[in-house]
Amino acid sequence: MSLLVVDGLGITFGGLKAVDDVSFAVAPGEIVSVIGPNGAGKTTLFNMISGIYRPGRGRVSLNGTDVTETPPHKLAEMGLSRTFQNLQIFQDMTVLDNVLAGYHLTERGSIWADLLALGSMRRRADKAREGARGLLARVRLDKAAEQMAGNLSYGALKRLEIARALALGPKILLLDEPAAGCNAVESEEIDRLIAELAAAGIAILLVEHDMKMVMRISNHIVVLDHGEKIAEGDPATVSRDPQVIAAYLGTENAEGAHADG
Ligand SMILES: Nc1ncnc2c1ncn2[C@@H]1O[C@H](COP(=O)(O)OP(=O)(O)OP(=O)(O)O)[C@@H](O)[C@H]1O
Repeated sequence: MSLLVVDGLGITFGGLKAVDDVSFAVAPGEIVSVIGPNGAGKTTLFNMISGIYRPGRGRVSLNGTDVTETPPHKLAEMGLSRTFQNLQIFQDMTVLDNVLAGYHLTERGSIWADLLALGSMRRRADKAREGARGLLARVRLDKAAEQMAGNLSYGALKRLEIARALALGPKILLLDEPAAGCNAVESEEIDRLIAELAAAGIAILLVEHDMKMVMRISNHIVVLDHGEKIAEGDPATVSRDPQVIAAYLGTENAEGAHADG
């Protein structure tokens, strides 16, 4: 069964159909990428799925539950987590504390219990710390745990953002341009990390402009143009699709659309 089902999703901004009747599904362990030229509607689609925008039309379901219009923090508790195109890292906090910030989302509502039971709070803090260190190891940043995040390289910051998104143990991870601004070596590290997360059973939904990366790691690609889904399929099929090639022609991504990975 699909973990995430997007069914007929649409939104209009002042008469412009930014996303129009888009449907697709993502299964556990699957890497699905959403691609399309600038302004195609990718980020808007992400914002609707992750509860930031309220869709004008259509439904989103997670693990069989309708989650259309569910707020982001609730979605995070239900197993849907995301990263942002612009890094949301606290530069003047340590790497470890940045990951711990991801855990605090789940701590809401328990503060009174904590006041009555400091021992339990300490135990939970220790557990979160241990979990955060485990996540840092997973993204290969364990040795940098005590460093200020602001001292990290750009590629390392991108991995830190992924570690924080993993704090709540998501079933599906939405990654908005995880390789943007990375050099080739950093992109490959992100690549490897995404493949490892998928191999561990996490469903991945990716928006990425690095077409070589998309072609390399995706099981399935959804192509948007002017808000509409114009194609979907495996990387080989999509990169040969005349409508996809036409959508990219004349844009800076034209070369990427033909990437054979
Ligand atoms: N909050 C908003 N208000 C009005 N128009 C918006 C808003 N957000 C996006 N749009 C418009 O919706 C369309 C889709 O934008 P979106 O940012 O989703 O595209 P994208 O595919 O993510 O582009 P890019 O690759 O450049 O990030 C664009 O025409 C954009 O100008």
